[in-house]
Amino acid sequence: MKPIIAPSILAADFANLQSEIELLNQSAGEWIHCDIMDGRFVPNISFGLPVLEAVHKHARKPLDVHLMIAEPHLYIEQFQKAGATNITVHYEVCPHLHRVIEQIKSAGCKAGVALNPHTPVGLLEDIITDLDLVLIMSVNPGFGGQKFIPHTYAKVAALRELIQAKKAHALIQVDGGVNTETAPLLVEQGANVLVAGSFVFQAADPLQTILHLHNLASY
Ligand SMILES: O=C(CO)[C@@H](O)[C@H](O)COP(=O)(O)O
Repeated sequence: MKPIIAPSILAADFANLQSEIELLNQSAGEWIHCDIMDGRFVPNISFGLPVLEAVHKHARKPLDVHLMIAEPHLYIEQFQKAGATNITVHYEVCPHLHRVIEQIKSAGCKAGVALNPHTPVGLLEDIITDLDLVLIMSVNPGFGGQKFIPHTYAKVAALRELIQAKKAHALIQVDGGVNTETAPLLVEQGANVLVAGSFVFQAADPLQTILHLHNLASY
C-alpha cells in the first residue's frame, strides 16, 4: 500500500489560497493538512475557523485538521462544522484524552492524537484501539521548514509494534521535515500517512513532488 500524502497548507501562499487548494485538488495528495496554532500551546499563530471554512468551500479532499491548541475540547464541534474530516488533538494538552476522542467521534469526525517529539508512544497503550490515527511530530510543533528529528524512525517502529500488539487500526502519520530522503525510511518503519509542507510548496513542481512521495513503496 502506498502512503497517503497530506500536503500541509501552512507552507502555501495564503494570498493565493484558492489556487493552492485547486492545485491540491488535482494532486496525488489524498488529504489536505490544516495546521491550527493558537500562540499558547505552540509559539506561533497560524489560522482558524474562518480560513478553514474558506478552504472547505474549494477543497475536494478530506480536511485533516491538526489542532495545536490548548483546551481543544472547547472547539471540536466548531471545527467539524467548518469542514474538518479528521481532527487530531495533542496528547500533551488533554488530561481527559478519552473524553475528547469520544467527542471528536460523536461530532462525526475521525479522531487522532498527536505526540510531540519527547512524548513516548507507550503512553497511548490504553487508548490506541480507540484511535483512527496517531500523528508523530518529527519536529517541535509550531513552524514549518524545520529539521527532521531522526529519533522519529524508532518512534514509528515502536508505534507499529504497539498497534500490532493491540490489534488496533490507527494510521501512523508523520509530520515535519518530510522529504524524499526521510519519507522512504519512514514508510519502511511503518508510516502510512506523510504530511509535507515546505518540501511540496517550495518545489519547482509541487504536483510531481506529491506524486513522487505518494509512489514510495510501502512496507
Ligand atoms: O505541524 C506542523 C508544524 O508544526 C507541520 O505540519 C509543518 O507544516 C510541516 O512542515 P514542513 O516541515 O513539512 O515544512
